[in-house]
Amino acid sequence: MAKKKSKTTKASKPKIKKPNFKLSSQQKLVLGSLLLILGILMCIAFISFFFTGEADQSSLSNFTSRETETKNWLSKSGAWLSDLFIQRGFGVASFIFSGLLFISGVYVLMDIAKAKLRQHWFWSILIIIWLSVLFGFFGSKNDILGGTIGFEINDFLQDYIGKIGTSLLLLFGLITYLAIRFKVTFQSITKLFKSAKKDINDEFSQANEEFSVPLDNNLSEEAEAIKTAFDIPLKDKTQTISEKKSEPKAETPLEVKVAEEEEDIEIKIEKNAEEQSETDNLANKLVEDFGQFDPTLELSNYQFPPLELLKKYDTEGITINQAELEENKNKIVETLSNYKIGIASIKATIGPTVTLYEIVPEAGIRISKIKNLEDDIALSLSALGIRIIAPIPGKGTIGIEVPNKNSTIVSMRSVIASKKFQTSEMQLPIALGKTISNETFVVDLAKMPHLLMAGATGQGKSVGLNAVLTSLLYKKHPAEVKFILVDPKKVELTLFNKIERHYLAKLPDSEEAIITDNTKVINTLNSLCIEMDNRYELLKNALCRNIAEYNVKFKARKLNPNDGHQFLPYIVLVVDEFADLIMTAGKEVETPIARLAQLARAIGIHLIIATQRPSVNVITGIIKANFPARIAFRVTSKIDSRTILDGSGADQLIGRGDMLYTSGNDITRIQCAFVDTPEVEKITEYIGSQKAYPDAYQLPEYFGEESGTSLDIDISDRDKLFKDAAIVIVTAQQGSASLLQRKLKLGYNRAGRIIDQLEAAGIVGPFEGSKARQVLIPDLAALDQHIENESL
Ligand SMILES: Nc1ncnc2c1ncn2[C@@H]1O[C@H](COP(=O)(O)OP(=O)(O)OP(=O)(O)O)[C@@H](O)[C@H]1O
Repeated sequence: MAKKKSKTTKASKPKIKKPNFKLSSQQKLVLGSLLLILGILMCIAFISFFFTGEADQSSLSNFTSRETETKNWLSKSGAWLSDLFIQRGFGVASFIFSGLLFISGVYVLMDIAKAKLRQHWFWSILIIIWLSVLFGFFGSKNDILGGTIGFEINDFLQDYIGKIGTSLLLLFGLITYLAIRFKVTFQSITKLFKSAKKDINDEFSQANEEFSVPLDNNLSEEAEAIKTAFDIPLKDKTQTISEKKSEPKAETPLEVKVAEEEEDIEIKIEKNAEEQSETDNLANKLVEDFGQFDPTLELSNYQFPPLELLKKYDTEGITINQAELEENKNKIVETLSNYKIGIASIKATIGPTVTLYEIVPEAGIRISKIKNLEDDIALSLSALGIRIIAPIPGKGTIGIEVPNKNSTIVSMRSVIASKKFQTSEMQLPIALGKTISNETFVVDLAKMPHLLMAGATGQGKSVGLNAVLTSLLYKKHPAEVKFILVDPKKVELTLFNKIERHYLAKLPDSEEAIITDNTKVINTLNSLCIEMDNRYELLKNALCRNIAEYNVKFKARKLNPNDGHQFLPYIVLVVDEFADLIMTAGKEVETPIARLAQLARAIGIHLIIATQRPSVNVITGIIKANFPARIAFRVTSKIDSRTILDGSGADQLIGRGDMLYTSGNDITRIQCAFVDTPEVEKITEYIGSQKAYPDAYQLPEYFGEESGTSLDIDISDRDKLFKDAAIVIVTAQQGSASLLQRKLKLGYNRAGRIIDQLEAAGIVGPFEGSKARQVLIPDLAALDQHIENESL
């Protein structure tokens, strides 16, 4: 049975407690009423200031003395407060402060969302400043209106932009406020004007209509007199009205009118706030109270390794050897002309190890002709590692890559320090090295999603693997990524032992985190498959399509840890010497690897497999099909190159980190970044010396066929919590160790042992892969009976 990792409980219980600012209901009552009263008192003091302010002016200087008399209705404090806010502050606009205090009191008392209150404060303070400047502008004689602040701001503004500028600035402030706060737009204003105009017109015509009825029918003498006086206009209007009234009956005008009205009608789109589900509300509240979930919290003081740990090389930086360039160019032109191939133009791009000569052949030359001359050109240039790219994809040229006489080392430091890597937003960024045009080459392992690496011995595979791991160590927090390292050679990856409790994942109860034994590899791969199934289950329950979405949702506290949800780190499985593994374990390794390669991309498990022998019995069709991203260091034969790259080229490389990278389509030549063993040692030591998790990341337990559990556990050896555990399991009708871990607060191993004892006692069924075990006892009464029978 897939037992849950002990991390489940760790993740849900962050050790550092956040200060809790939540108020009890009583505290809310006290604070709310205090704010209400303060608001009212402030308002009283301010009103009183208008009557008593002048009289109190003199007493303010002696404010602290008890003898001093003030007229303010709130005595000394009132006089002082209103002088501070109105006279020396914002003038009349200060009344808004009292309003704000009052509203805050109401909010606290009624426990209304704090976010709204914050908004009120923000906008009100802006209004206060705007009003004080406005009053300062118009009432510069009376400093109570705008207060000292309003006066001073006005003074300042008028010195620089004059009266007109200040008034326009005020107008701009008003427009900005209305636009942002009330979503006022130019269209809505014009519409308002239009409808107002229409209303006035309607009212006016209605009034006329009322008049026109008696005028047209029984004309009294008075009316007759009025009619005579206003004959023309009244008649006109009556006519228009009666025309208008008859319009709906007449067909043509009706059509016209409808058309006119249609033009006027604007569609008002009302944006409905999206309905929030109950969980959303709860999540929002949790996020508001505690902030987003931070997976790095447990190691919040973790420091990423500094750049200084990586070595700087003197031979870095490309030096242009003009004579060499000229010589190579001449040789290329000469060789091609020997075969009657004319060149229209030639251009050189100097990379760290090779220089690319881009040739535009003369019209009418067949590309295949140049391609066939690869060996001849290599011979005439007397250089190893010439590669001809005909044509260069995306360009109308032919490329000839010629190794430089003095190659430069691409240091890990330079690629890690590059802007491209530092600012990359990728999920698992890897700085592989530099391209031929000397650009740092950064790829996302999460997108690859698995990587196959091949190369003959001594060509730079181990350095390449170290470069991949170093990139991830420089970019990802221990909470975000975990490595499973398989190293049959037992020497290449041992340095990473030091970061076991930070970055490595291992099987429970295994001593070494770095796997060197082939049988353990099989267990680990199968365990990884269980982890994959578990993760898919979590994703399914969370309605997420991939790990990134899932983690975002978990961070937003929309997933409940009590339902088994937890922050999921990426898992990167690195296998050095895959050929050795396939030779010794064959199908047993191939099947889980193929399964993982096919399915694991969405749930954040990525595989990096390196092999010396890229032959077809090692890199089988099924593996190849699922590893679109491949790196080829120098290989010894064209056939090997074909196996790994589906094309030649890798046999033409010059070694020492010279490699070809493909992610399915085009092939890029890259000089792999060089990271030496002492550098890796320094980095792992730096990380290893910091506070770590109590243990390496625990993978689910996997029991191989031969490693069945012994079921004859002695009753007297049972755990003290055996009975409690049985009750938990029978009540929940779910035979899972993680349930025991949660309910009884047990460690992973102990919960696992108890489950074994429950199986031996016939309470739960046998291990069923990723599913929970079956519970064989239906209820608590049957459990009591069962245990009693057992002890007889
Ligand atoms: N990117 C590089 N830049 C410069 N030199 C390199 C680079 N990569 C490897 N080398 C040189 O090649 C040597 C062998 O590299 P590496 O140990 O990575 O080979 P390998 O392919 O892992 O060999 P094996 O399969 O035998 O372990 C290194 O010690 C180093 O001197």
